[in-house]
Amino acid sequence: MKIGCPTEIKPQEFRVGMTPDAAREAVNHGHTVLIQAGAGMGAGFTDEDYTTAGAAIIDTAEEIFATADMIVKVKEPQAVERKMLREGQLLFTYLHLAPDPDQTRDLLDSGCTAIAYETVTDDRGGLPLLAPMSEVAGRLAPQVGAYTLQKANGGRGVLMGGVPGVAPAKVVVIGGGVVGTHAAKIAAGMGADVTILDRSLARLKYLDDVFGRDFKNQYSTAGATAELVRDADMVIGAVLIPGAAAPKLVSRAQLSEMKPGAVLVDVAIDQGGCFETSKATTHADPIYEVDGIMHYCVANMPGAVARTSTQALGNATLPFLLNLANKGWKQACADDPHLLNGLNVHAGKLTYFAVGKALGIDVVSPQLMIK
Ligand SMILES: NC(=O)C1=CN([C@@H]2O[C@H](COP(=O)(O)OP(=O)(O)OC[C@H]3O[C@@H](n4cnc5c(N)ncnc54)[C@H](O)[C@@H]3O)[C@@H](O)[C@H]2O)C=CC1
Ligand SMILES: CC(=O)C(=O)O
Ligand SMILES: [Mg+2]
Repeated sequence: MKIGCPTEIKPQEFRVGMTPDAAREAVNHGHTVLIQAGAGMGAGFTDEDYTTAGAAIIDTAEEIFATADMIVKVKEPQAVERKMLREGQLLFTYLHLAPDPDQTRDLLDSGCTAIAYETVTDDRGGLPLLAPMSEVAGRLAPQVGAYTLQKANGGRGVLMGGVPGVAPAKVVVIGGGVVGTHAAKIAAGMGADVTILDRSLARLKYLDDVFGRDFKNQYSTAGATAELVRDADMVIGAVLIPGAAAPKLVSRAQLSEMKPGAVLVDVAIDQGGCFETSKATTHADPIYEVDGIMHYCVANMPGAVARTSTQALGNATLPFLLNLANKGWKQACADDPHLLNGLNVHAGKLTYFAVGKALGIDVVSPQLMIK
């Protein structure tokens, strides 16, 4: 199979879909790997690293999209990339379709087969291709939130760890999954007073057993959330209902009850965001203010630490990528129901129920697509 990996073109996105190590493994399995010139530079991989691994360097994205059987990326295809997708071509990348009707329509119109990293599952109830980037974004969230809390950036002027005699920042994390747990660990490590909310009692039990001394946890109700948010210096949004639009858990009206200069970091923004006032921002202009509350809502946070993120993502995607290339997507998905859960679009049909529900589009069962 011809596997193509174009340069990411989302603003300030420095990750790349395949590392030189991934390229080498695919070549060793007999595949042709086409890497766009300079695609790895932002993550610290040179064209020579790829040619040494056996890949071919191709000048333009147009050539890659025109010739590759499978396109491997990081971010959802941008409008110009969507125009280049073809019927029968396989796209393997993050998609986040529920909040993105334009992208969904373009993917359906293209006739391509699109497998979304974020909805591939594992047999422990996890999301193995989302998890590495959730670890990164979770660990980054208190770091960017602490910067935003600084006075010059519009924040309240509160230091995460306080100092002897002065209380630390109060950090509330909504959602105690991968993002939330990593965010809480780092915020607690910075010395903040951290509370994590989740609506899964099993998850709260786990957090209590493992991190009970590091941070508090509470069951997520509207009342508990409102009370904690009112008193917070920083709120980190980290909820997920897989594939679906994020539930709005803090309303605009609640902002006026918060402390002026408090910070909202909405990591869940790629699924539409869990604060009513969230709108996606970029690394070039990440922070904005609404009613005196600072918002950080970057939808590709891991791009800021592109080298770490590319390696972590590559480790997770490689076995799936090899299966797709070795067997073809139909057989690979027939053999692995967890990979089939990643199928969002095939030949003009939407195949992921939560996306269909969010966008009001009819869905065809993915099982029917592999018959
Ligand atoms: N902005 C960015 O750059 C990135 C964003 N993300 C996003 O972060 C979000 C979280 O991802 P993960 O932590 O991997 O998901 P996860 O599935 O590991 O955790 C989500 C948690 O939210 C909880 N939850 C659901 N509804 C809730 C509610 N009403 N109140 C409290 N908790 C609730 C669930 O019980 C679960 O524990 C996703 O939208 C993901 O796409 C992930 C990586 C990068
Ligand atoms: C998960 C995701 O959207 C990202 O890493 O950018
Ligand atoms: Mg994203």
